[in-house]
Amino acid sequence: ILWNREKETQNAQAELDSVEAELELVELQITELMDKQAELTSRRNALLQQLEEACDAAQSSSSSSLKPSKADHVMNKQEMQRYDRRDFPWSEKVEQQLKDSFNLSKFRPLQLRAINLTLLGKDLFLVMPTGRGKSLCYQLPAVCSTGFTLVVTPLVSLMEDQIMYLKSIDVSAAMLNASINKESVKTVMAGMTDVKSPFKLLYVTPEKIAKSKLFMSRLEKAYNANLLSRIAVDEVHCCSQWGHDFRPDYKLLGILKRQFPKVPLLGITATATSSVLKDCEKILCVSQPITLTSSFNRTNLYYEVKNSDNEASISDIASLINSKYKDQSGIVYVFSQKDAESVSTELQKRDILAYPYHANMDPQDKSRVHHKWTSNKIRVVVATVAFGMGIDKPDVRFVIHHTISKSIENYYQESGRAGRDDHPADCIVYFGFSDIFRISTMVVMENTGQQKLLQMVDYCQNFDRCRRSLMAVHFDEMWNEEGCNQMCDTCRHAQDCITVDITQHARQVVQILELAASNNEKMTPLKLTDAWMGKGPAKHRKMIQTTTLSRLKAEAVIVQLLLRGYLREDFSFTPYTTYIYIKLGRKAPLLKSQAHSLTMKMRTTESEPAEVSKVHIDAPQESYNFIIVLSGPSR
Ligand SMILES: Nc1ncnc2c1ncn2[C@@H]1O[C@H](COP(=O)(O)OP(=O)(O)OP(=O)(O)O)[C@@H](O)[C@H]1O
Repeated sequence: ILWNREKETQNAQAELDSVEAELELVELQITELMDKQAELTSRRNALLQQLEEACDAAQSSSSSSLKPSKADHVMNKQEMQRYDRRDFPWSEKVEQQLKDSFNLSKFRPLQLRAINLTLLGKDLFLVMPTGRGKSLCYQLPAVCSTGFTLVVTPLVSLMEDQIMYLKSIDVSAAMLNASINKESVKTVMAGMTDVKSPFKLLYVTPEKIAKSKLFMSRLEKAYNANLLSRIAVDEVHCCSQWGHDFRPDYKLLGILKRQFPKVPLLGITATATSSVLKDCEKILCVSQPITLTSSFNRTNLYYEVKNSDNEASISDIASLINSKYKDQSGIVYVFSQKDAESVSTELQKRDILAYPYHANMDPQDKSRVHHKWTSNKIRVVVATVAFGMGIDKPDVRFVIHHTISKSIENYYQESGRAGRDDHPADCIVYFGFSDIFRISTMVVMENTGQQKLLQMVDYCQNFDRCRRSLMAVHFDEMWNEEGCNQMCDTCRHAQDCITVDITQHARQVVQILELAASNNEKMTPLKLTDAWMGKGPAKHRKMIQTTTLSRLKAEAVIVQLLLRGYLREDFSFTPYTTYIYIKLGRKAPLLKSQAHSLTMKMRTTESEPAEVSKVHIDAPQESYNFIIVLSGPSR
């Protein structure tokens, strides 16, 4: 009897374990479905809003009487179009200054609307892609208003460029920053309260507002004398920690609206998601500003992703520059200062006049490189992200990323320096497996660094969807399928892609990681790939399944598993460096269920097309006859 009871208990325990394991799987499946539900719900809401706008538009065009206005900040398209009119009291002057002072013949999309709204005294956020002419939206109102416009700019070099440009078109402007001598500071401070307004624009760094009481008191005097006509906050996303370029001094700019509530504020940026803007709204103390967002879509830019393979990538980049982009101007973005030096040397060896540019160079060297490039004395700048704000060269025909950017926002901004003259230009990014982890260690301290990096990786690895549509999702923009016009590699080569069942591959990877964990081994991304491919030094020998995939595709599968939560990165810090290991992700247990399957899109064109097709047709063979290595030194 006792023996029977014991057996019963064992059976019950075994069944309980199995039920619990199954329950865990079901819970994971529910989580996955709920994620999908959230994604679909948000898509449905966006579509409903689009339909509602379309209905509003149809109604107001079929009715002769004007609909009562909703609150300004939720104006629909029709209501917004009122601000494109040219019969405001200032319209004649605005048109005249556009031509006479700025030498421009017509407005670009949204410029006139922004100018009218700010001249009406509304608070405004203007989100416009880089190079589309945001500056005009505060410079032109400045020359049409009495007093001066205060412009907050994050970089001294940016304000110097602006002042140089304004001087060249005879618009008076001044600046205050740490490099200005005492005498000039005195003159500028006096000018702020001079009714004759010796300058129409005053550029300052955010530090000036945060730290100089003297400056704030002059500003107050100017405000009381009705001479502070407008406040423009350039690169407004710098206010928010959720943006890609947070600057602590921007956090203190709320004082401006609190002290000078009657002065309209114009916040401008090239890239800000709606949540970043909401945050900026709070920080700047503006209540319900109108947000004007112009389409992020730069129709003249061709977006492409290529696989990176260090040496080969440099040769590939060099041959592109020497053939397709012969005698044309461009930028090669790299990950680090060291890369800037080495890649430019490699390009020089291949007869390309390329100069490095990075944050650690002397300011004179930086401006020498910038100047030589702007005046076409050198064709290529090999730069880190330090070569950024304020780059306004119209004829940049290519922006090549030797290494992926740390986020889609960064990529959009950096690649957006191409084709500002509206002529065709190429934006190419080289995507390499190891680069993901190089950048991962750099962004690990940032709140959403990892998440943003994985979005960028998804942009590179996604052969399913138009590159622009992936950016559109990121910028909360409704995407219209016709918006790309085959101006990205996925749309142009859609037929070169096949769907591959990677379920068995995923199980093999999970098996290796489980085995490693049971041996207390940590797997770096490189070790994991090596182990899966049957390479590496021997320590513990076990029979596991190795892969028949090429290295490139094995890496692609691992990346896919990371993106979809079957694997995850795990960080380990030492005083000198950060190590990354790959561990099982929260969805890994789903692979235990035989019913669970996973597919991904792979390109057939790049290398070994036959092999990819084979993967598609046959499931990978169950090859247990390999002895492979799970460990070596863990770092
Ligand atoms: N209406 C227009 N017609 C033609 N060119 C224009 C017009 N408005 C602006 N531009 C030109 O476009 C270029 C980019 O303008 P601007 O520097 O204001 O861009 P931006 O949007 O501020 O870019 P960034 O995000 O890099 O600061 C400038 O050379 C400017 O003269």
